[in-house]
Amino acid sequence: MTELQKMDPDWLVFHPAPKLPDFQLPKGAVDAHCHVFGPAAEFPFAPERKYTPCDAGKVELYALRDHLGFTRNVIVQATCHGNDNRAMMDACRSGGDLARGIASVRGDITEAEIREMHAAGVRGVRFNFVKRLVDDTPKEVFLAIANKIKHFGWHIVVYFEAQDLEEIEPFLKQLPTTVVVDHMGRPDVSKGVDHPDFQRFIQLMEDNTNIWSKVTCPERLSKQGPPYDDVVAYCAEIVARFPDRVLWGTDWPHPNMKSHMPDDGALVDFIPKIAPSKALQQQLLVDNPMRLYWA
Ligand SMILES: O=C(O)/C=C(\CC(=O)C(=O)O)C(=O)O
Repeated sequence: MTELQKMDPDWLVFHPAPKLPDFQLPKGAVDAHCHVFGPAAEFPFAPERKYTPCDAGKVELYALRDHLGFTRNVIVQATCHGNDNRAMMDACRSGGDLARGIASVRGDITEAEIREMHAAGVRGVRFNFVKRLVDDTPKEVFLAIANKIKHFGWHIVVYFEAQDLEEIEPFLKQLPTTVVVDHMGRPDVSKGVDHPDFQRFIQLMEDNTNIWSKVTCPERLSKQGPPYDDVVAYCAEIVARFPDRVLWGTDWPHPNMKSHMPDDGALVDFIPKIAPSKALQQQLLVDNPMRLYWA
């Protein structure tokens, strides 16, 4: 890592030795939300990034996959790499048919570039609205991208915070593809499942059958910390209502965690609390991601 790309002084590095999960994942389980960072010497971080992480490349990611008992990964482009998707695409190529990717792209992306990404395993783009992570992108630019990628059967992953949902909702409803919302739209879990903010999100999914949710990141949403019991009701509610439109992932290597670094094995043990039956676990971890990313 060059001096210029030295990790932030308060950066928390991923867990060095996660426990073996007590929960046994179903055969063929997909970690449908994870990232790679660099390594920076090979894949430098983007100049416009808002944070500089530790290196966390494909070698460590695939070792974690095998340790936890996952079969497949969906690698989501992290904002520290901007629109430079090389690290993510390289990891996807190395993963072969066991990896898929979600890219961040410019408005002027060409069809040839989309084809090249598709060949590497990319199946969607991410639109990020979280202000601490990215500079604002005009909605027209996002819509132009959406109209280009839809011909490839790709979908759109959106990341926003609960307080911004009302403003973004009309835009989400215009999107012409399947739309996957990261981390349930980041509810404030001190407010309760019945709070109008979370109910707005549920209603959005109720009214728009193309909208899916990742029931991810209890470690990010929790106010209490491990074992994240204050997040269970939120995830469980979404899984119970929309069992065929939910995904789960580790979020390894857990960018921008400040309170603590989760044990990825303990995160896997969270799954049966939010998807209590074998049938729900099979949908969440295998059937849904296979339909969206490997069909
Ligand atoms: O890992 C996540 O999904 C969440 C992130 C980081 C992120 O999305 C990114 O850098 O692209 C966050 O809340 O800081």
